[in-house]
Amino acid sequence: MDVSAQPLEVNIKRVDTELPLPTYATAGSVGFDLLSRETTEVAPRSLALIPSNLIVQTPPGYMLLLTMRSSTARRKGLLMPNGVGVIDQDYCGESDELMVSVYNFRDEPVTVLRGERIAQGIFIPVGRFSWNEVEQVGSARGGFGSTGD
Ligand SMILES: O=c1ccn([C@H]2C[C@H](O)[C@@H](COP(=O)(O)OP(=O)(O)OP(=O)(O)O)O2)c(=O)[nH]1
Repeated sequence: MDVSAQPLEVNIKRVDTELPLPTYATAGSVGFDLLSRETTEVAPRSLALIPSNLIVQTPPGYMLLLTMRSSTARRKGLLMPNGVGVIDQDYCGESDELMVSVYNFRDEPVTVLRGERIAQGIFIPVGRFSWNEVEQVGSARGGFGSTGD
């Protein structure tokens, strides 16, 4: 199944052109894989930034979201400490390389090799909104388990 018959073209710059452009792993993949530009050691119970080699000009009307590959926690012991990476539309200048923020939750150092795929990027349509401030709102719905287990 093709997720999109006609892909949108996106401007992209590789910091190191010896590494490949990102690819969608299967015809149905919604995320393109991000690899590490440099071999990076992440100390135990520590944070690190993994350079992805990519500067991406996200098209108007979209955002780029970064998230880990589902296999990365099991294989490498790495989580994304910010949950997901939100890449702003204007983060696309000369030094605005996409960075994958990682947390090593193991008690041993972890090495991410140059060229190793650890995360993925997903383009998501977004809107921009202006505020219309009001004094009255409707009755409360409740939340945080208000509907029961
Ligand atoms: O996982 C991430 C998250 C962010 N960024 C880049 C792109 C994003 O546009 C920029 C700023 O991110 P964010 O707004 O989440 O961070 P902040 O802590 O609010 O920093 P700033 O003050 O630079 O906005 O950092 C990444 O490369 N990877």
